[in-house]
Amino acid sequence: MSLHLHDTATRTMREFHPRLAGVASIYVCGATVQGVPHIGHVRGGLNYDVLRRWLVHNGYDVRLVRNVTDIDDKILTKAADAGRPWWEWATAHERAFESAFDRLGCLPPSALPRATGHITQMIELMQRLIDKGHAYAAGGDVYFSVASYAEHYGRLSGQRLDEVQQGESTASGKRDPRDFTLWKAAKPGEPSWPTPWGDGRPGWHLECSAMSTYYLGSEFDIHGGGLDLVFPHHENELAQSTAAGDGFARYWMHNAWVTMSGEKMSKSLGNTVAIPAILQRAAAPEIRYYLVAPHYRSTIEYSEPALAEAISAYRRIDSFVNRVRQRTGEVGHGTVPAEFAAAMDDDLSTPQAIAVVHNAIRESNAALDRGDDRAANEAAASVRTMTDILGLDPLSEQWADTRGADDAAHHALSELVGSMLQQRQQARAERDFATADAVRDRLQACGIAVEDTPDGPLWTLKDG
Ligand SMILES: Nc1ncnc2c1ncn2[C@@H]1O[C@H](COP(=O)(O)OP(=O)(O)OP(=O)(O)O)[C@@H](O)[C@H]1O
Ligand SMILES: [Zn+2]
Repeated sequence: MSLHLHDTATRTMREFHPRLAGVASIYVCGATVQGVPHIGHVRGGLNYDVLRRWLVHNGYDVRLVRNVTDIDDKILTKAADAGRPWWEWATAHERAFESAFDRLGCLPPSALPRATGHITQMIELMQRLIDKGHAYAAGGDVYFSVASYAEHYGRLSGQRLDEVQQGESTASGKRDPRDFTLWKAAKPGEPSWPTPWGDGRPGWHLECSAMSTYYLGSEFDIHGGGLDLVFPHHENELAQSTAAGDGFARYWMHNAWVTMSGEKMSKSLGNTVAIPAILQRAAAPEIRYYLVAPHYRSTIEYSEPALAEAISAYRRIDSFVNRVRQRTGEVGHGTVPAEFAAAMDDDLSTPQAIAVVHNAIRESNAALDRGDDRAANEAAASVRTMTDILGLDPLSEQWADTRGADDAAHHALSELVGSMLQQRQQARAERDFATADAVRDRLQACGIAVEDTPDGPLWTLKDG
């Protein structure tokens, strides 16, 4: 079997044939960097990272572009509410997203383009659309004319033309309620960039068309994003790019949502589990396991028991690999069983793929029990390779780095604070309270609180 992917545009499973032999180009819609990421935000990034790793394992040269929407109404409003410049707000939250992706073991994208850095490409695309009669300027805005492309519009989402109504009404000079905004005229006090049609800022849909084709070419392989993006975002991207004459995406993939109480996890609803908060409760690979073990097209309804189950399932893999390493020496990389490959080729069926991992662990544990170290080591090597494809290899450098650094730093801190507290105890015993207080003040200044208890002094890191 070869790789088959579910294509949203045709609603069928299609065999993957790249445009260029041996190369796979992927564009993923990234975040609007308006706040701290939650687990729903990263689900897509993790899924496309698994896709990328599977393609790389199969010998592809993968180019994966994930964008950053760094200008948007929500960014402007939130920055203004916080009294901060919009660009600082966007930059801070871009960092929060990238740090989340790094911590969760996503390979860095081949390019991470920001919308504000690609205005030239957006102007060029609008010009092509205007020249072909698919777009018009009105009062400083630029709109895409849906009627001019009626026979193709709706082919991704199945949206019927007579049901489409987008954005504001026609007050602004828009000719038809179905038309969508490519470019927004500048408003006083808001950031803007010059264009032949006046100063303004980009509409969201335009950004992704301009950035994807700039990096990946006028036709590329896979376009991915969350299910909420099918309409209008991806329908509009497809319309404007193909109307301009680009081949655009050949396969469309959409990951399902993370929900809470049955509703999409979303900042506006307030039902979110933020990445920094969940990282306090579970290790990064455990969270990754929780988010990649279910099939990407099924909903993950967040629940504590499901998270706990994922944590213990991941720990079984982790402790198995470490147990084999202790017993039999270094564990390298091994072969991928045919069932694992078949599952991954079947639209990235991670639940089946992970079942193969757990079966291999059971068999290998049996080998360990009967003293067949060689069989156990081979099985563990195979488990490492399979889990590496899912970004979950317990022995991967990516976890060792953070874990090792954290452990080493914690150890060093404990030693240093411990010796300072001993000095303080000594000073107190000698009734040298000035020195004792100076030590405590020094620790305090470093963000370390000291509490005296009947069992001796206890130290903690102060919040913030
Ligand atoms: N709950 C979720 N489950 C899965 N994917 C999600 C979820 N929320 C957002 N996404 C995806 O994250 C990516 C970035 O989305 P975006 O920044 O537009 O967030 P959003 O949908 O406005 O969410 P929020 O309202 O929480 O900020 C998109 O691909 C989107 O589909
Ligand atoms: Zn997009």
